[in-house]
Amino acid sequence: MTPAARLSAAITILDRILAGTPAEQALVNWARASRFAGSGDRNAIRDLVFDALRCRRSHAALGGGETGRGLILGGLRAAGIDPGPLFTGEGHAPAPIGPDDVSIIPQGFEAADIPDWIGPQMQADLGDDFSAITAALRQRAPVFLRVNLVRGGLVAAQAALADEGITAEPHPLSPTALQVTEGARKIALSAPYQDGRVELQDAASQAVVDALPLADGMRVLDYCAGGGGKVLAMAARARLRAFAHDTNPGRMRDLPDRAKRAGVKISITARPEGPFDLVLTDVPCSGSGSWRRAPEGKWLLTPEKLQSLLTVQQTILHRAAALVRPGGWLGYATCSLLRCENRAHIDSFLADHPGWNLERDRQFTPLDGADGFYGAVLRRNAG
Ligand SMILES: C[S@@+](CC[C@H](N)C(=O)[O-])C[C@H]1O[C@@H](n2cnc3c(N)ncnc32)[C@H](O)[C@@H]1O
Repeated sequence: MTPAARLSAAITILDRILAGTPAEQALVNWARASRFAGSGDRNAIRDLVFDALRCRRSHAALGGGETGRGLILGGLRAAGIDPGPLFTGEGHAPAPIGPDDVSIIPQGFEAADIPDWIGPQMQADLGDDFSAITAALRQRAPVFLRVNLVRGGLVAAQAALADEGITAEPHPLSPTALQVTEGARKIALSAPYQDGRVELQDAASQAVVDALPLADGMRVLDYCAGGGGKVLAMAARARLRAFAHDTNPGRMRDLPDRAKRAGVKISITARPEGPFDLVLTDVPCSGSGSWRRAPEGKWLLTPEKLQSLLTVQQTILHRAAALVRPGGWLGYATCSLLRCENRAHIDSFLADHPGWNLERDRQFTPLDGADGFYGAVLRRNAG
């Protein structure tokens, strides 16, 4: 495909996404119907689509409107590329630039690619870092691997990846984190990934698990296990009796295979029975810390959805706390940058539960190099 034909394909896919089709599904549907497109074309089109979704507001302003065409045109203008030679209307190229393709310089939250309703709240929560963090959320996310220490060390994993043309460097956020600097698209088929020596996992997500006081023999529960990223990381840290629970058991469907590949044992439970030494609650959240990885979430979040997430988060925290033994720990995690989903919950939990203490918490932001995450470790009094 020519560069201009790739732009046309991205415009078509973005129009479907703007009409309500989830991005991944729109990309798959397009690829199935476009067998002529090679993997290089598909990857380039995917990048165009996700770049446009990350910068949806600012590119729409620069490109003449919130349409596939407007977003792609605005993206070229933002990058300082003259769209004229690409928008020729010849062959499979987009139609030539016309009077409707006006450009407006984005301002304020529009320029930051943040919805107006949440802009002031994020500004208050992030303070002086607001501009730098929102700028980072407009960029592509780095790719991180977690080295599974059950299967070998970090240096050996790095060498095995290098044998397959994948370059990865240690990252200061976690002793098990490798940041992939070259060859990210080869990971899924590489031997170290296939045989469980490495897993895809954000470095801040790994750091949240690193902060948990795990030790051999502990009975631990991941109360919101989802695909199992965190419980797998926990089970690789110590010889645990590890349990995984999720209100939507379908989300844990791949967990038995992933655990086998990683060489760890995880029991799936529909009705967790306490007491546990430690319970982790990686609660559903706004996803604001990972908006550069999953940019659709930024535009789909509404005040009502955020409010309902806050209620769910509080409920989970209370239920999970009841499963912790006296003297045991409760971990709370989100991939959110919003105080209301993070420290504010912990403060109100502590106010309601005098027998608990906050041992540590940390707000990670993209300025630390990975996704935005929040992690807190609470301890229940022994007596
Ligand atoms: C952020 S995801 C978990 C991601 C996972 N820990 C990982 O690292 O891959 C949150 C999960 O919480 C689950 N969930 C939502 N409401 C819940 C509830 N009331 N009780 C338990 N799990 C819940 C969702 O189904 C979702 O899988």
